[in-house]
Amino acid sequence: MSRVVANNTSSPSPVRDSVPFYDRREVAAMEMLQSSNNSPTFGHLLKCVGDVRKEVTGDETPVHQVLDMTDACPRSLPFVLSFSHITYSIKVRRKVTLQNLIRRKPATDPVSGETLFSATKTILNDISGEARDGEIMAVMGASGSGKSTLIDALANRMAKGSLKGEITLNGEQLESRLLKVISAYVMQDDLLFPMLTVEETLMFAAEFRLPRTLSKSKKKLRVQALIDQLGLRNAAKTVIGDEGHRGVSGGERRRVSIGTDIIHDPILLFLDEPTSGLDSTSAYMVVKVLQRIAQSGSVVIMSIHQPSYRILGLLDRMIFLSRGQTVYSGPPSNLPLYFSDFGHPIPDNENRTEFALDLIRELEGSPGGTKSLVEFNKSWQTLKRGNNNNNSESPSNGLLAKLSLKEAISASISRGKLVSGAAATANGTTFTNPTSMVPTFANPSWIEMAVLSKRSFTNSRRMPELFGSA
Ligand SMILES: Nc1ncnc2c1ncn2[C@@H]1O[C@H](COP(=O)(O)OP(=O)(O)OP(=O)(O)O)[C@@H](O)[C@H]1O
Repeated sequence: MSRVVANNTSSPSPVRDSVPFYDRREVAAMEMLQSSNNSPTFGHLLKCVGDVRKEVTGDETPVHQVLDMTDACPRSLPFVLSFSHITYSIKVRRKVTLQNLIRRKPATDPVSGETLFSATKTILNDISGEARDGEIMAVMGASGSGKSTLIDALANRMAKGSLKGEITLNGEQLESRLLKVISAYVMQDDLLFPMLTVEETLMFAAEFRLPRTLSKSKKKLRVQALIDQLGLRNAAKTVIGDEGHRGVSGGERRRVSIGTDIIHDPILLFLDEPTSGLDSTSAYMVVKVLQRIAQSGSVVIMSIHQPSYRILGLLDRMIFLSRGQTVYSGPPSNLPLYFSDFGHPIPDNENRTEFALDLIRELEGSPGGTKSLVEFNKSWQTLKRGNNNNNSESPSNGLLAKLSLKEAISASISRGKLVSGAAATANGTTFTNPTSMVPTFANPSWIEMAVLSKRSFTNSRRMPELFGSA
């Protein structure tokens, strides 16, 4: 298996050269493929990525190669995560009052009555949308609107029972084991060891999550590439730190945290409030890194409270939630037209998202709630869909239709995605189930234990106060 990356001639660093960076020229490449009237077969696509030579190292581990962009092959395969009618409800205990006992009147929306003692609370109500590779989709809304719940639902981190709706990748249902191996979920605060440097932290993550078959030098290469991708070159040798030890800044720490979760280069990346608690510059840098990750061929979905104007410029799609319902879905650029059509034009010089959040909050406090905006969004979406159907099919959609999910993932693995455990040899068209190519655990448990122990020991050794000698 070889890691194939785009030939980015603007990058002088050999390390940076090994970072995949697929930009929108991919669409042009796809157009070329389509206009040639020869539909790209999977074998053809794989030939583009599979003919690269292995490094003369004697082992069979993936190598980082440069894909010549003059080649007629697309730079990455499109991935589209679609979700429709996502609804999530939970049972809540109802307060039993004398009045309830007499009238047995069910509570009103969003909590509708079920029994005298319990009610159903709808946390997500009929949410639909789409996220694509190369793009960042942001889930926004006030506190308690359901952002984290939606991210959890899409990342398959919730009990199936009460979750309704459909989630597909490239039109196919995602088996939970497959989702697990092709995705990563970044929590707000990962536990990092304070006395390890940024580089060491990422190297331990590589040893833990990347397969044993990948040589140490390849793991080091991946770490160095990631350090550049995360914009952490200047902090690479700095310890993480904590209250008692000076270390990296909050923004850098957050990027390290993201790095440990994406060491295996996942296709789908979910993040719950990756910018929370950061100053605006650090938050911008985190989202900039996420944009870079998306452009390397990943689908990035994150929740965010109040993005600054600069961050807004990095977002491709947004879903605004209000009490579990969608009140806006679309690109940031459509916000002015949307709210103007709704009868509340955004004043010039006002931050669009702040305006939207304020208006949503105002509506939530009004007697009718956000019902009018929810309905307006539905009709706006229908109108937009009608307009889109009149437009010709996009080239990436054409390619999508030609490849099954299995093929797209296999080709992605052959390009170096999912380096954790991926052992695909890209020399044929018949592939087995991608899940069988990507084991859930990259390493046997004894290796995991050894890596964890070594990490813990290194960290403790550098904390003399632990041994009473401070
Ligand atoms: N297990 C649960 N039991 C009861 N209520 C729940 C449960 N899980 C979520 N909720 C409620 O669902 C709503 C949505 O929660 P969620 O955490 O998704 O909101 P959020 O938009 O991410 O909020 P924040 O920005 O504050 O993190 C909240 O009102 C929350 O209290």
